[in-house]
Amino acid sequence: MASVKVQCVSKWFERRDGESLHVLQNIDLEAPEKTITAIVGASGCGKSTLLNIVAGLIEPDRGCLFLNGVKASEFKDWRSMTYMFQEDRLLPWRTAAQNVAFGLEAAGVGRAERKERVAETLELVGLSQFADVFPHELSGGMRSRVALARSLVTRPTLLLMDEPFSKLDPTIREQMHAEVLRIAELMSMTILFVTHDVEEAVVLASRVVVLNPRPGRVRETRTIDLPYPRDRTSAEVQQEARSLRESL
Ligand SMILES: Nc1ncnc2c1ncn2[C@@H]1O[C@H](COP(=O)(O)OP(=O)(O)OP(=O)(O)O)[C@@H](O)[C@H]1O
Repeated sequence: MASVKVQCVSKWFERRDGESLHVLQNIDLEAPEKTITAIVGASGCGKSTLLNIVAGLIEPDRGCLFLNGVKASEFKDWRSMTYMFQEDRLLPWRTAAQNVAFGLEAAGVGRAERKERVAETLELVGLSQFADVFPHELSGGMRSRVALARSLVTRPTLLLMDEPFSKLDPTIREQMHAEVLRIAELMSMTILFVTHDVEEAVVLASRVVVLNPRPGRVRETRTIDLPYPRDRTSAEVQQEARSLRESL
C-alpha cells in the first residue's frame, strides 16, 4: 500500500499584486510503504509546496491526498508523520537532548519515558556523548544529526524531508545519506524526500518523481533499481543522474 498518494493535485497562490500563480498542476504521486521516494525539480517548481500539502500544512485547491489509504480529511494519525526542514531549526537555548525532547513534550509524554527515548534516539544517530551540548557547540554535521534525532524520536512511520542536507559539505552529506538509509531500514520508515540534487536522489531513492516548472507538473516517475548502498561516484549512479538531469 502507498503511505502517501497524491491524486490530481493542483495549487494556485495569490501573489501580492493580485495575480494568481499556478504552482502545481494535476500532480499524481505515490510513495510506497517502507521505501524512499525523491521529488526532484528546478528551484521554484513547487517541490516544497507539494511536501507541505502532504504534511497537511497547505490545502490543495484541487485533487486528493491519501495517507495510509485514508483520505487526508479523515486521517487521524498525524503524529505518525514528521517533517525535517532545510534549516535544522534547533533552539539555541536548549541542549541537544532538550531539542530532541521537544516533540515528546508537545505530545505530553512523561519525563521518565522522554528521557529514555531521547537517550535511545541520540544513540541511534551516534550522539550519545553530546546530549548536554548546546547547538552552537556542535558542527554542522552534528547539528544535522540532532535535527534527524528530533524527527525520529516520536517513532514516525512517514518522514518528510525538504532538502535537509543541502547546506552540509559533501563528505558529511554522504555520511548523512548512509545514516538515513540505515535508520529507514531499521525503523521500517517511508520517506518522501525533496531535493534538487539528482545524485542525492539516485543514492537514496527507489523512486524518483521529476517535476517540471511553471506550473509544477510530473514529467516522469522513475524506478531506481540499483542495489544499496549506492556509491555516488559509481558509473551506474552517474549514468542515472545524467539521464535524470536530461529529463529536467
Ligand atoms: N505562500 C506563498 N505565497 C505565494 N507564492 C508562494 C508561496 N509559497 C511558494 N510560493 C511560490 O510558489 C512557487 C513554488 O515554490 P516552492 O517553494 O514550492 O518551490 P521549490 O521547488 O521548493 O523551490 P526551491 O527548490 O527553491 O526551494 C515559487 O514561485 C514561490 O515563489
